[in-house]
Amino acid sequence: MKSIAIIGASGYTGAQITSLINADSHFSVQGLYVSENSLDKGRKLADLYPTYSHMAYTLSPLSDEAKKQIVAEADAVILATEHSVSLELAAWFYQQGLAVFDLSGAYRFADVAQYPKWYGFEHTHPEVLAEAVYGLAEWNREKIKQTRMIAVAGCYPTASLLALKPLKPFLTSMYPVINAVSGVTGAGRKAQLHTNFCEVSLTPYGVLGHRHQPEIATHLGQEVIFTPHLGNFKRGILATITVQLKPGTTEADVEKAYSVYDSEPIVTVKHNMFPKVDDVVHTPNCHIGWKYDANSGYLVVASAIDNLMKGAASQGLQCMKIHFGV
Ligand SMILES: NC(=O)C1=CN([C@@H]2O[C@H](COP(=O)(O)OP(=O)(O)OC[C@H]3O[C@@H](n4cnc5c(N)ncnc54)[C@H](OP(=O)(O)O)[C@@H]3O)[C@@H](O)[C@H]2O)C=CC1
Ligand SMILES: CC(=O)N[C@@H](CCC(=O)OP(=O)(O)O)C(=O)O
Repeated sequence: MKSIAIIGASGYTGAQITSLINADSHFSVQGLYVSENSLDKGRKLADLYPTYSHMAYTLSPLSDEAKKQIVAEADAVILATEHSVSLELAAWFYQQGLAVFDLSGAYRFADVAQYPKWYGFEHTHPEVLAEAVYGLAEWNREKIKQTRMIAVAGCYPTASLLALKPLKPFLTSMYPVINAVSGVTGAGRKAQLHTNFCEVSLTPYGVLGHRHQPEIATHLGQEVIFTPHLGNFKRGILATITVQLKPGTTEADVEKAYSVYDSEPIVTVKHNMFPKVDDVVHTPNCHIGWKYDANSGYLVVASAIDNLMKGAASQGLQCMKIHFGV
């Protein structure tokens, strides 16, 4: 059984992955951690999230002492922390010999030049970044097995890339256009005005400037137009993507391309039927639906996931299982 420390465990993705690890016989929880000055240190996770009343874990401050204990006792750490926090913690734990599963974006680009532009910091650990593998589980299994530094894919990129990657041989120079809507948990648990109940109303944001645009483009190998929207629901992402395919591409070609998921239990693909967010929330699943007009060459594909599950926690667990071979 592998022992796992969860850092940022009081947040939405941290609490979610704690519940998944708690329920998995291959893993045990070494400890749950928050920042040293956290208002939640010493509190029980179940006091923050009564839905987890079956778990007795307490949130500990991530002191230097706690870090040493993690190194002595754990096989891996999950970082459910913001990008700049993960940047430093991932490098430190990696250098101590632990496997690191980072839910943030701090290690998702191989190119250090991307970080100042999209994350507002210089990447201070290029040597660890060089070891990092993108944790899009269905597409990167072999590499996830081979490295101890896994940058779990982002939420919108997971929904978008699972829909688009099978189509790569048929894409033209025209950019796929991705319109995606996320539930409010995508913005994390901390209080912010724009995620207040009274403020939330369906609207685009980050237009032509969201950090997930280059993440999708990098891991697809093709530029895209990406427009995220904030929806007035708690969990889930629906990405609806319009793309023009190469002249001569047939419906059978598309069918065959998506058959890559026939052996993947988590990804379900339907032709002429479209997914609903409610069918995937609280599950690790991705539901994809597509329709193609061979005359115009236009294909519309929609992809639904739970942002906290396949978009973060359950994909993190999937990567852990691949890495540890369980
Ligand atoms: N929400 C989502 O749908 C998704 C989120 N992600 C990524 O996952 C990460 C976590 O996101 P989310 O769960 O939403 O964030 P939250 O804001 O909900 O939680 C952040 C957690 O980090 C803790 N924390 C903050 N600073 C430190 C520190 N210095 N040391 C240890 N713990 C710290 C917080 O506790 P405290 O401040 O009390 O210490 C809290 O437990 C982010 O990088 C995010 O981008 C990825 C995919 C989807
Ligand atoms: C609704 C909302 O605000 N969503 C977040 C994306 C979720 C997230 O935390 O992004 P990562 O997957 O890159 O970690 C945003 O747009 O920044």
